[in-house]
Amino acid sequence: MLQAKIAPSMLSSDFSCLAEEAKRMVDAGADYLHMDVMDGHFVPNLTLGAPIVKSLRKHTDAFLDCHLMVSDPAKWVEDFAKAGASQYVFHHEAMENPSKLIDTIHAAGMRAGVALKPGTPASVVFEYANKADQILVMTVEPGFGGQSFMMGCVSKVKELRDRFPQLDIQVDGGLDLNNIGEVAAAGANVIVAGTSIFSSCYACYPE
Ligand SMILES: O=C(CO)[C@H](O)[C@H](O)COP(=O)(O)O
Repeated sequence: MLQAKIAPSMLSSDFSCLAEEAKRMVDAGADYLHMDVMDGHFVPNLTLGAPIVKSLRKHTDAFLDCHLMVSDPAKWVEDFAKAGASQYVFHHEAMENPSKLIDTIHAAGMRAGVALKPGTPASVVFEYANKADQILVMTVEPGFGGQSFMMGCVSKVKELRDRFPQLDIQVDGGLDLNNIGEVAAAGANVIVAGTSIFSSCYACYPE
């Protein structure tokens, strides 16, 4: 089994002190900082963009794992590369030619990842997964933190791990101590957790 990396989702942090929140997560052992980028169109929520990543980059050397839940992911590659993003993860469902976008992301100096909504089968990435650095299997419908984990998505992790033994497979959504064992056993090696990590670190969890 591959050693799992932990990626706290900064969506669950207190945005008014993002740099301190990031430091707190890194000091607690975070491997990545997961940045949820939502455009209010691909998903029904609006969060952050490249200017926030750029500001945070001035305060941390951490691996900034940017998950683009946006309708036009090709449009923002350069901005995120300039902002200091380490990895650029876009949705298969948003692209007609995902393979080409992987090349563009690599040329911009970032790692490239491809995300799948719960309803999208793993087989859609089989053709080009070897070019990607990571496949992200969403275990909630993208758009909001704090949702319940969808156990039905775990079989996709196993399917991908069986075909691509060396690939990073990330899971995101509703992860906590009740289900992390299950996804790790299926082959996930990058675990995103928002609500569970941040709520356990606050005496009083912010809204
Ligand atoms: O991508 C996301 C939402 O679309 C978040 O990263 C994800 O939901 C993590 O938060 P939680 O652990 O609270 O589910």
